[in-house]
Amino acid sequence: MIKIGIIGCGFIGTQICSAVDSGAVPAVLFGVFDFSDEKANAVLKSLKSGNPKKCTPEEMIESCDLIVECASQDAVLKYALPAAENGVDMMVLSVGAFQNPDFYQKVKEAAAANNSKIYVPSGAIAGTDGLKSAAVANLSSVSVTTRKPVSGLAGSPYLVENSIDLSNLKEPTLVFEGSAAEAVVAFPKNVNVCATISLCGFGFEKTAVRIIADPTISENIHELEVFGDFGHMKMMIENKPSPLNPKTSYLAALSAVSTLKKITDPMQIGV
Ligand SMILES: NC(=O)C1=CN([C@@H]2O[C@H](COP(=O)(O)OP(=O)(O)OC[C@H]3O[C@@H](n4cnc5c(N)ncnc54)[C@H](OP(=O)(O)O)[C@@H]3O)[C@@H](O)[C@H]2O)C=CC1
Ligand SMILES: O=C([O-])CC(=O)C(=O)O
Repeated sequence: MIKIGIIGCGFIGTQICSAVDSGAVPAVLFGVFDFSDEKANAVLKSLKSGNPKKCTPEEMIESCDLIVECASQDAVLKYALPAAENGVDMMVLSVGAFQNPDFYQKVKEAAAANNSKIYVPSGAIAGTDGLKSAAVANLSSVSVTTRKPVSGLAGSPYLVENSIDLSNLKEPTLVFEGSAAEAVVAFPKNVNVCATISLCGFGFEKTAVRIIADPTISENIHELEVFGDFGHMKMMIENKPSPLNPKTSYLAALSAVSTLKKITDPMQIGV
């Protein structure tokens, strides 16, 4: 069985550990790492099987087959390249880190040279299967519109730097319009889905993003619209936010677990 290390013991990290612990994902949990010892200890305490421990990402790179990053874009920038250079696979949730084309290229080349893989789950969005197929021919436009409750956007660098206060918002309000490259920097914890969509084929610069703060909803809603040689595709998903982190949808954790199941399964279904 593959040996896994988890960087980030928040909502997604906890769900993944639990899936490995229950046997739903046939893997061995080597260890976990978080800035917060308290969060790492809490996850470890909740587990019943194996002998996972607190460890550093460097120890994971030394000992694991696969590292799951479910922490932050900074963690991807710090650990994706050393993991790839050492032939260790990585699953990345904070996908926005790949908006830097030099970094993306370096990681991809290191993975190719060292026979390792970088896995990017579909996360909190759907439609990546159709978009990837459509991208084999010409695409003419790809856009993502994200609607989140105010709690799902609060504290993002764009709102803070532009002194945008959403606390008294009464109706849906467009707070950002731009490229995916700009969006994932402006809202690093809120729209990694736009990075995933960009990587499916149309790129960070050409993928258009709109972010709407909506005080009338409790779900995180993502709409994807694609035009191309294949025709026209529209996808809308209404995600329940996680109970622990309102920025993150429950589906993102399910998608990470599903990707682990796919990695460890000899049968590969779907695109
Ligand atoms: N691809 C997708 O579709 C989606 C991606 N995400 C992204 O996935 C990631 C995990 O989400 P979620 O579990 O909800 O996040 P949480 O905030 O619940 O948990 C992340 C944990 O990782 C810690 N952390 C952050 N950076 C580092 C680091 N460099 N080293 C060690 N620990 C670190 C955080 O500490 P602290 O709180 O102190 O920073 C926090 O404890 C986030 O980046 C999120 O934006 C989320 C939803 C969808
Ligand atoms: O979970 C979501 O709905 C989207 C999200 O936070 C992200 O893409 O970073």
